[in-house]
Amino acid sequence: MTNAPVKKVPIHLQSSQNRLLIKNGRVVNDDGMEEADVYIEDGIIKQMGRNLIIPGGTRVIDATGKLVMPGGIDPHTHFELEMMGGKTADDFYKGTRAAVAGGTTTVMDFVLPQKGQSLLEAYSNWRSRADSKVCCDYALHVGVTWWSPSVKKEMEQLVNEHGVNSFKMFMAYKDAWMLDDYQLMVAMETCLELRALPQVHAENGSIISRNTEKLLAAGVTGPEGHQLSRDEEVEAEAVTRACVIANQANSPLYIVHMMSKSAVQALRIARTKQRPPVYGETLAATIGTDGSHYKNACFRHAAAHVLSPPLRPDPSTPEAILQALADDDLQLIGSDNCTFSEKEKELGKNNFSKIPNGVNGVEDRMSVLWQKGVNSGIMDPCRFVAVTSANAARIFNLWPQKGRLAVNSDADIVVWDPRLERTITAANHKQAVDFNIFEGLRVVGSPQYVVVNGRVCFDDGELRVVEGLGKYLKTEANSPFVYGGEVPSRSPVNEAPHDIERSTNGTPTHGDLLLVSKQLEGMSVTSSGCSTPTGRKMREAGVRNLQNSTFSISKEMEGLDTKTSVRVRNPPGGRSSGLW
Ligand SMILES: NC(=O)NCCC(=O)O
Ligand SMILES: [Zn+2]
Ligand SMILES: [Zn+2]
Repeated sequence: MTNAPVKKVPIHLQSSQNRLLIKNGRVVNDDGMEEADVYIEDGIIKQMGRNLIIPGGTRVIDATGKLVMPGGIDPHTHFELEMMGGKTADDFYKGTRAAVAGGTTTVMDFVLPQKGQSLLEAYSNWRSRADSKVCCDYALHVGVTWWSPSVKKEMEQLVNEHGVNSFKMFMAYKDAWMLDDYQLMVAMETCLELRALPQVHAENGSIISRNTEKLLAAGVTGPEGHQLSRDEEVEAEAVTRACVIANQANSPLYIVHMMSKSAVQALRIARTKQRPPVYGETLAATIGTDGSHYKNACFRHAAAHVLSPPLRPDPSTPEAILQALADDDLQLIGSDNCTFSEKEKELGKNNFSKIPNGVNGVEDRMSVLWQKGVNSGIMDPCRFVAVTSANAARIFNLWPQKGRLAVNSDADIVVWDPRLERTITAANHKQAVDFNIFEGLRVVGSPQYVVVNGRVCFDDGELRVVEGLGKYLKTEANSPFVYGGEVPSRSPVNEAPHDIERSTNGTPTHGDLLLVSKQLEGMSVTSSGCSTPTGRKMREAGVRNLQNSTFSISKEMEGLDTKTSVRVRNPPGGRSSGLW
């Protein structure tokens, strides 16, 4: 990336506050907890342990009774997104500011090109919007919202030159961003070639479209129609289809914003059998609220909850999703922060399908999960770190720079007070939007300090972010977590595909199946392998290496079984036709 504005950090911010000691806290990583002090210099963790030797003049934060955790990584935000005729209220400044207030120190936003728009151009636009505004580090996923050979080329460039290692494809938003199954498969194959990670928005866009027509025709125009047009089955079908397509493409897969028990069940089944892996992300919205709000008599209230896939009316959904996060059926929790003001939501006043999709969450994601998941005993603090930070770092190849507290990791740190109580409300949230879907939720457990690249940006309740302090993170392809080890081939199409050459004159040729019969005696063939019963007989006849070995059909093989066959790789020389 060349034409993004160069970020200037004022001189007075460059040298002060470059040394920090977080003392007496309990460090929590995804794989364990330890009593340790954390010493930071110039944005990097330099020492960890007790009784550290620290230079004078270092600022000390006393974390007695507190947990010291890796800053959150929100893998799913939409800042300054124009969508469905609206523009999100949170821009990169307000959005990342709110993120920091909530304990998130890295966000991953989505570049979403218009149909036909160059992916590179869209990426550049996003960079120039974000670079000068972000208060914490950020990375970008890029949407593949249409398909052509030029898109493939641009994906290559984005991976190789711009540090993008994930691409989102839509199975919904028909006539806008939706790809068909062929395009999905080619896009996934391209991701595999580039060792990038394909992501999908899994909902059946055609069914949604038809259901919408029927609902509107029946006079259902309000926000409740949004949920009715796309029930759990519509999400689960797309999850299964996406997994099958990924399996056929032999690619890994990441399913964003999983919102229902049925979808998670579909993922669970795929995960047991699918290699390369499939990952699932859910949202703070799913565990912190529910689909009953679509029936609210107030349009503003109901419309504020409209996102896709929708919140579910099944009241057992939040707990089931939390359990899935705890059990590693789901690996991450994001916010899908995509906030539209009341005015923007009113674009769909008379037609639910025109309500801009999206809700808040970037600020409250961590506290909502702590309250619902940790305080309830469903998950422990280590799993909390895994799903809010470490797993995202691993999957998107930011590990262990991000997502881990260790010497040499970035000093993106949350000092978490597990006893701090507050009630979430739009009246005092930091986000730009005028509604909060978690309104009135009392949470016990919130950040007391948030350190972004070594700087205390949330200081005992006071927000001290610096606009433009964050940097763009290049995410390298070939994440070891996703692509570690060989990518096994599972689809028969991917297993050494070859044409079968067929002879026209009767001479056996590459790929022919030879019946072992008397007539073949003395013939020299090269086998490319054979079925198990054949193999046994061949071995009995003294053929040791059935793969790629050249051998003569011998007397011992004759007549053993006329159904036994050998696939010929090289045609036997010197044999006349007419034998077959
Ligand atoms: N999820 C949602 O409703 N809005 C944001 C766009 C998307 O992620 O599909
Ligand atoms: Zn989506
Ligand atoms: Zn989204």
